[in-house]
Amino acid sequence: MIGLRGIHKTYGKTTALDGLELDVREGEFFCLLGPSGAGKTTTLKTVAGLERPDSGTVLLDGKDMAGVEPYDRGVAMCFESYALYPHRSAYDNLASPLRSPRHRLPAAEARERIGAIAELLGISGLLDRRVGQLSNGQRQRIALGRVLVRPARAFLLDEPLSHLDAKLRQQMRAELKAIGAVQHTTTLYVTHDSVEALALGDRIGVIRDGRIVQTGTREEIWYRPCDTEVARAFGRPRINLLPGVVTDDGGFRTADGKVELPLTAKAQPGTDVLVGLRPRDIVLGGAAGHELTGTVYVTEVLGRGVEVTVRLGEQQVSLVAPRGDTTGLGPDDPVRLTVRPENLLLFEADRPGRPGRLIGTR
Ligand SMILES: Nc1ncnc2c1ncn2[C@@H]1O[C@H](COP(=O)(O)OP(=O)(O)OP(=O)(O)O)[C@@H](O)[C@H]1O
Repeated sequence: MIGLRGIHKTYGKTTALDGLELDVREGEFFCLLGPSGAGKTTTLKTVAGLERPDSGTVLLDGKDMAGVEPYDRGVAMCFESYALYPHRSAYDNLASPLRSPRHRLPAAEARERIGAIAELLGISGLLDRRVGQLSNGQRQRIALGRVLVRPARAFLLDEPLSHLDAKLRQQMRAELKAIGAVQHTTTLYVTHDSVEALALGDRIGVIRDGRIVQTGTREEIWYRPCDTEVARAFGRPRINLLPGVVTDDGGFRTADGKVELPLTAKAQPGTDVLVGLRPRDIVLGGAAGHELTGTVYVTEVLGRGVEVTVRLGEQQVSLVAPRGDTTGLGPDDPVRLTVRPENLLLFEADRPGRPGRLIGTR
């Protein structure tokens, strides 16, 4: 539905988009995830027609959008900086897109639409207030409402929940996908928050330095991250990445030999590698899987679980265990850990400016 082909965009000496390729399918909720400056906003503006690419093609429903003005593209974009009318009421701000000749709706129908969206976004009580008097979080919800009230063939949402407090953000995240308009409309949603991307995205595209480095479902991105940087972006506590080498029989060993894993790496013996172990995949004790032995370094309560950092020779790993399993555990206590072979990820070692790519095992 939305297709970006080889998009380049520079601002002076800064390259914002560097041959970006992206496909968002009809009706899909697609999350574009990346750090600040990766090119997320520029991508949205390019789709909306607010920025013209230096080269490359923007397709909407298969049609080349070159020369098509933003208001003729039929997409609705919500900016992180709200672009609202501060002196007008929240209701007027929501209603104004429906008054444009393009979307004009009968007054009763407009009222009904606005009422329904306001209800879902929890802003019904604010409709008579002037936007200038509202908090940032309230304004952000009005801005989101302003986008969702109007019929569009795609919604482009730029960090629409970023100014909400944690509790409200979590609640809105859950509700956003239940909104009928969102369910039925292709949505390209920008965020730098991997939890949000995992929660919302039917598919996720990871953007870095103006390029998409990986696209996939949350399972694909979680279980087969294309490189160490994508692996680090998802999951808290962060994935453990243990440096070592591929042994003669294709296994893994750390430099001090304190960690040995019988893998069958698809790499030459002697290759510098990183083994990725997610903290929730390492089990204290446990019966099945590869064994690791070490000593407790530190424990920290994380709400429902306990994060235990374990020294394995010169290296250390973090794991998250149910609180009951860590009772009485203290610094320097010996522990045995297990990790199931299918939960091991193997990467090339990182090089300056180039995160190690997933190697895989046989
Ligand atoms: N109008 C502009 N003039 C000059 N440089 C710009 C302009 N817009 C974006 N850039 C630069 O292009 C790059 C990509 O910016 P963009 O806003 O798309 O990133 P982003 O991923 O949305 O980041 P953030 O999460 O911080 O908004 C950045 O280096 C940014 O400084």
